[in-house]
Amino acid sequence: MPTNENKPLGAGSRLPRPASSPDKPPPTLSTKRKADDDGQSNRVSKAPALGTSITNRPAGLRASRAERGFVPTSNAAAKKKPERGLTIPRAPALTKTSAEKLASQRQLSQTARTRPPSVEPRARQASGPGSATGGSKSSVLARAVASPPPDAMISNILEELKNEVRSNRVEMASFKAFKDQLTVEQLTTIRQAEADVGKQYQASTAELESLRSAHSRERQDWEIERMKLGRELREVREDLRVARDDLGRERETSSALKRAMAEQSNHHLTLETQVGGLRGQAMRLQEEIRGKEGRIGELEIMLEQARQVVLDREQELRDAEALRRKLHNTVMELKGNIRVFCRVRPILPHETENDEGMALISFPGKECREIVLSQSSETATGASREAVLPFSFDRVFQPQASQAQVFEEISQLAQSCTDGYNVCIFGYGQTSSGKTYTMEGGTAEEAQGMIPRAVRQIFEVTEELARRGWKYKMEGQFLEIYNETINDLLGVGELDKKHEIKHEKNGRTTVTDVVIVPLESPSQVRTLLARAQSRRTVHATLMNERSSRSHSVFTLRVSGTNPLTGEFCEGCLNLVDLAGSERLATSGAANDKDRLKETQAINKSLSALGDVIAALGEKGAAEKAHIPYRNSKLTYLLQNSLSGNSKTLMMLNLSPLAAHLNESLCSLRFATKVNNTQIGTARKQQARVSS
Ligand SMILES: Nc1ncnc2c1ncn2[C@@H]1O[C@H](COP(=O)(O)OP(=O)(O)OP(=O)(O)O)[C@@H](O)[C@H]1O
Repeated sequence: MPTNENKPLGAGSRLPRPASSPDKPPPTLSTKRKADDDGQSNRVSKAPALGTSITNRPAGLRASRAERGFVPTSNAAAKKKPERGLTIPRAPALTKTSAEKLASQRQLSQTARTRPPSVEPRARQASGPGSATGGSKSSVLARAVASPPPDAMISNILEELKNEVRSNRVEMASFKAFKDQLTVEQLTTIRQAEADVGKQYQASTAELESLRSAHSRERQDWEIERMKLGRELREVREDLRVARDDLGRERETSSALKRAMAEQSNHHLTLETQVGGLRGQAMRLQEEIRGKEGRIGELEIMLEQARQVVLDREQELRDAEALRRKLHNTVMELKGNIRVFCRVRPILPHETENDEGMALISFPGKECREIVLSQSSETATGASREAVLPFSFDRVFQPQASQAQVFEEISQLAQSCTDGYNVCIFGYGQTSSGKTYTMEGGTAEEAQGMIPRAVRQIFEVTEELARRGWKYKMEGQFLEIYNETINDLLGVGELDKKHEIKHEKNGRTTVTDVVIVPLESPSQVRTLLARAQSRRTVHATLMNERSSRSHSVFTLRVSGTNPLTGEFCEGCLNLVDLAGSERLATSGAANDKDRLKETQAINKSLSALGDVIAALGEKGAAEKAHIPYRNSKLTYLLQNSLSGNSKTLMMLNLSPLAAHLNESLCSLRFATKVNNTQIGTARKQQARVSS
């Protein structure tokens, strides 16, 4: 272990060192420096002396600045651009010249040799820590520069510097004590050294200040930069947030688009499947159409053939129609041109209430041609006698027979009208026997009488015949014969017009100044019947509350042409509702002058009708026999419909009441007379249409 005396003062130590041994003079500072300069010039810079130590500091500082990203600069560059980074001022060089330094050091060496041994440990102590302090301070500064300069570090540096100052002060105190023992020369050297130390201290302080200001500037720069970076960071964060929001929205949009695309894709697939199906269906349909087109071609050929067949059939039908008419007429002739139907009406509700007795009427046989009345009477001896009175007609209808069933038997006659024949249907019978009901009927469809049914059937037949080329025209008139006076039931105004009956050479009967209504439809007849009903003379009698006191004659004239065959025909249908045929005593008209006159007129005309029919029956035997048509307006009006040129039907209506039995018997006898009459052969009113 070297003793304190042998130990050199230490390179770079600011303290004078004693000689290493008593016999060997200790190397002076200059010697030491010289030795250093000779071989270890680099060691000068590494000496731990304060000045040298500070001189070495910039290298460390520059390295730290470089590490922190500052542009490495030399000392000169650092001096030129102090604003670019932490500027560490160079340690101030000792102002003393080298010669003076050497002299001072030599002086110190000499002084050291005279220094009391007690000083050495202190000096060494001062040298050691001073040397360490010098290196520590450098590294501290280097660290301070290398890393961000926190205030704690600066405080540490300050603390270290203060410590150094304190140790220097302690050293200075020991030097002072030591100085008192030194010679003047040594004192001078010491003072010089002190001045150097002071200068170094000032330089250190200046350097520290410089460091502080540099640090402050750098800190400001850092602060500005930090604020700038903070601002940029906030902007970047804001941008990032906006970008994230945008990204979120874009993601939502993207996912929505993906969903929509998936749906569209599914829809597309479905549509493609449907399109595929439809294409297949279209192909099948086209195939089917081709097949059907072929079938249509076949059908068209068949249709053409069928048309030809239809034409042939139509011709056959026309021939058959002509034959039918001929046969129909033959049948009608065989049946007789005047036929008689008998109809017994049902008992009415009010008659049941009054407990009016029913006449004994029976309808034997299945052919519905027989009617038998039973009449009981007393003989002169007072014995009871039962008379059975059978009558036979072309058709007998029982009380329950409907209007449709009655018309079924009449329809052939109505059709004869369209074939060009004159037809006359008249209802005969006593008051309230059901003549008006049979001819006109009630308002209900099923209660419609012969007139509306006949008109409807004629319309149907003409429509059917129109398909075979016939064109028909129909017109109607409705007259009343009251007290031997003709009234126009379709006319307007009062019933006081005079009308004359005229028979034309062509077989047509006309009445002057009567309204003739063209008939366009069957429903029109209903209106005509209602209009006529309101003008018909009706008065209350004992037997029928609404008894018709006049004869009504509805005439339907039908004319048809067939341009295909050149045929023309004209027929006339007379539907006559005769007034009641009761006798004066039973009708109660004997006490009433007007009623009496009416009844006499009615009976006269009915009697004239019987006479005409009887005369027509006799005409067969005597060709030139006189027919008393002019004996009444009724027979004169119906002349052409009662003569041999027409087909006539008498509908005998009977009351079922026992009280009307005698009147019923009178009617039955009259009808039997008519039924037994042959009035010749009907002739068709037809001609060829001259083209
Ligand atoms: N077949 C029948 N079914 C139901 N009711 C009937 C039938 N025939 C007639 N009647 C009714 O009997 C009553 C008398 O009939 P209607 O007026 O037709 O007799 P009429 O012979 O015309 O009498 P008049 O000669 O006095 O005019 C009417 O109320 C009518 O409705």
